[in-house]
Amino acid sequence: MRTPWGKLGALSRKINPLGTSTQNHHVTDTARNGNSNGNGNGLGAHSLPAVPGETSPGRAGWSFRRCGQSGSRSLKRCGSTGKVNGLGSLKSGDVRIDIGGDEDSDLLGEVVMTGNLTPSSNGFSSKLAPPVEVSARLTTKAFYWGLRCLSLEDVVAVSCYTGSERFTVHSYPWTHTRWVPSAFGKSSRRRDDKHFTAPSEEEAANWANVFANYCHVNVIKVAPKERKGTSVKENVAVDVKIVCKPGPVMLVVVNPLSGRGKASKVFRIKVKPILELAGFQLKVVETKHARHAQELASSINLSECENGIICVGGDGILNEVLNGLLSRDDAEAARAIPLGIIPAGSDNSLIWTVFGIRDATSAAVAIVKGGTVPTDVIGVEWHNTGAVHFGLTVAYYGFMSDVLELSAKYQRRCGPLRYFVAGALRLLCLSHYQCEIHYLPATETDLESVHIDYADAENVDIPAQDSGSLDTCSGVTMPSRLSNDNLAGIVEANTEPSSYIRGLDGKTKRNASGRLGSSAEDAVTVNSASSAPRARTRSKSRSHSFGLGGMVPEAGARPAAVGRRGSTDGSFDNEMDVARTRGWALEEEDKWESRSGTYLGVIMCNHQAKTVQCMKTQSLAPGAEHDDGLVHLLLVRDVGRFKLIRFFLLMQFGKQLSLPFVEYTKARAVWLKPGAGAHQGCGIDGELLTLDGPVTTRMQPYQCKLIGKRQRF
Ligand SMILES: Nc1ncnc2c1ncn2[C@@H]1O[C@H](COP(=O)(O)OP(=O)(O)OP(=O)(O)O)[C@@H](O)[C@H]1O
Repeated sequence: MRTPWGKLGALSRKINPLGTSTQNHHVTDTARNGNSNGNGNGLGAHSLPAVPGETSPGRAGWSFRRCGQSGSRSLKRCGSTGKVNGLGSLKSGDVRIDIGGDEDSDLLGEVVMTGNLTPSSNGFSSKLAPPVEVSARLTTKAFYWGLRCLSLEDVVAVSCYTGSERFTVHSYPWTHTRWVPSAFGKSSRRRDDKHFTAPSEEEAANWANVFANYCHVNVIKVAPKERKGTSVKENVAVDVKIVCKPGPVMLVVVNPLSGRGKASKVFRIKVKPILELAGFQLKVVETKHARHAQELASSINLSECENGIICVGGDGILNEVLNGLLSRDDAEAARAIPLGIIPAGSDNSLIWTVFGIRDATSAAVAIVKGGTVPTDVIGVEWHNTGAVHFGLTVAYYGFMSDVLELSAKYQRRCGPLRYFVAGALRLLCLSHYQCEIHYLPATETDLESVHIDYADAENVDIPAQDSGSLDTCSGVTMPSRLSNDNLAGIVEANTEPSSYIRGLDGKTKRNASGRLGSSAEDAVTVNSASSAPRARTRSKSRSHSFGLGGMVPEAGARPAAVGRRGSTDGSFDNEMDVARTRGWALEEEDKWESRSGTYLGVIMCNHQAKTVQCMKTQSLAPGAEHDDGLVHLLLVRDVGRFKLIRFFLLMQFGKQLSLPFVEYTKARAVWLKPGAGAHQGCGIDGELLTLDGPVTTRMQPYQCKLIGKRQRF
């Protein structure tokens, strides 16, 4: 990995330590654009001889500062007398190197404190290597001492001790097992405590106060010990107040049965210590039964989890919490609650795909470091009941839901491998899944706005521990394609009281009955303005409304009323007729496309849907993003078990969309109805539900917030 350190190191060698050397050495773009946010492994620090403390522990250090209006940054040599924001104290003999970074450069951050510290890595005394004082500095990006550095992204907390000049920096840097090639081994975070002694108690307190701007500071009270050769007066603690913000208040929901049934242990041993170290105030609840988390989220006092709800388990437990929150009467306030995920389940597709995290320790550190990522929410609406079930990952019908259903039998015996076992068994006796599908493809405008939104979002600096409302959260805008009147009906329909979960009682989990033994020839019908095998009149097309994306309620129409639907036979056309009689008009009247026949899978993804158990390259919908506002629809035709195996094999490399029997579309809404007597199971984020009639899947006009940031290794 290329870092700016090499350049800076080379540059600094040209400098006369006495400060008489040339000034304003410009560094190339390569150095300027480098990212030195440090990954906690001291990367590049060895090539930074600009810190003289490491070779001669004197009283001088180098500090980096951004030069006022010019936006450039400069390297300066300064006194190290523990100045907080002490840039003004730089001496006349300072060496200034203008490295010409721009304001957006992510180089070294601005120096907030410099000083001298005595580090000792394994406690406060070391007989083998007596501690040596080195110069240290804290910038807005990292903490440097001697030759070493720690990215503030890895620092979880600082502990300081009353009446002492010592303090400890607790960090969780990424570590990689050296002998394992990086392509195979996975990096993980491991705890690394660094102990320091400042020249005085006051200076130690100053360091703690400055660190408090970036992480939690634990103040540990210790009785002042009498030191040999010092007077009692000298031992009196200096009264410097350490100010630290109170930690966030969070609810933790643990599914003890997730994955291999070790979620409670994972939380207790790996996660809780990190969160407590970081000052979190936790209320921990272990689920007692299925739907417990949903009940809890739907009834909890939001002040008990105002800073977030952390779900320890798989995607299923998060899905329960999401549905509980969105079923509340105060759903608008509830959906502003950020959701954290600790992966302890079988799959944990969401956190792996969105954050690139798959271990509990990294997830806990990501939660501590804060920030939120807005993520689309898909809603699957049952037409018969008006119930809506929400999801964040993927909704599917066909082979995958059949496997999900069977896998429940093997949860205890096989843990995360149960999907493979159930999949193999289902492959041996492959079913055929007859269904009717209508979908509204994304328009050019949708795709363009996705691109623009996404590009904008990349430039957004997510504030740490932001718990404001979605509307005020930077980077969270109601997608333009959803914010217009077109979706007024959807918005209103989705604010219906807890009718969303009407379909989610015990019955919904019952086994689906009936299989189709025959494999009907696929019948593909495309309803488009140009080619319409199923000829539709304009008015007929207009009847294809029913709260689907792209429809406009006529003045006075109440979309929620349309939600109380129910057509005579549940067919797409008849349901749209019902909607038409209720005064709905269609904008995208000729744009719906239709398919019917037997399929092995109808898969609707909210993001790439990577699977933890599989290879890193695996992806269900490679082009999808978690915030693009589109349903990524995959239709896998009924082509037999061998081609299905091929589909899963190619999926490991994200190449399955090239298969001729796979149809991939970016859609705004998908209407699905299983055939009479066909399998009725449907999976949403690993939760098994029963269809019993047509459902519509579409993006919700709001997003939910996931706590964390995408990891950079
Ligand atoms: N105490 C409990 N007893 C029985 N079932 C539970 C309990 N708590 C939660 N559940 C149910 O367990 C199901 C699966 O939970 P979860 O998703 O956390 O684990 P997983 O299935 O191992 O992981 P993944 O969904 O990532 O594959 C959820 O649908 C939830 O309803």
